Amino acid sequence: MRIGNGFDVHAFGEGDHVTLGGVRVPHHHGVLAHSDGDVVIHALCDAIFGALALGDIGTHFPPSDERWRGADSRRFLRHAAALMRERGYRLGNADVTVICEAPKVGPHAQAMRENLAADLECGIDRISVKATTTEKLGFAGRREGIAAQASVLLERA
Ligand SMILES: Nc1ccn([C@@H]2O[C@H](COP(=O)(O)O)[C@@H](O)[C@H]2O)c(=O)n1
Ligand SMILES: C[C@@]1(CO)OP(=O)(O)OP(=O)(O)OC[C@H]1O
Repeated sequence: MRIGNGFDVHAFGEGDHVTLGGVRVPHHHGVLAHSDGDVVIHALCDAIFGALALGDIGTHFPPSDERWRGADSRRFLRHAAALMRERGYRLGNADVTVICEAPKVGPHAQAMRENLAADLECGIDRISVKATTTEKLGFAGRREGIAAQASVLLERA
């Protein structure tokens, strides 16, 4: 078995939605990012890359590379999943926490889990997405940005 963790932050900027776990969540801000800025998927990718000791998301998808401008982050997750399978592992489980005052994540968590399970080719019961505020403390509490952290356990396939 292998364990991994990931963490990602994006600042809020102009826009009318944030993309979380591949779901378009209406919001009065977007995020500043090279790709679609999906913190759920970025944290999850980093957890998988970490579990495999294969660097991090920037190693595989450099922010200097124009190919990833505005990219759908689900593409990054499918790449991480393919590397996981190539190395003889499958997802045991993944647990993601989104950290922000807003938007509310709960109403979208099920749709996110469905996307993540599809990209990781596993049952939805292996994927958890939850959320917390920081009780108005820190950058998330000041509504300056959004963060996510992820843990994964990989099992031998
Ligand atoms: N962006 C968020 C933040 C929180 N939730 C849900 O609300 C619950 C209470 O959050 P606290 O930070 O006050 O503990 C939390 O457990 C989530 O269920 C959310 O959906 N979206
Ligand atoms: C995802 C990448 C893709 O170029 O860019 P960003 O969307 O800015 O996201 P970040 O979480 O900073 O990770 C770095 C990059 O790999």
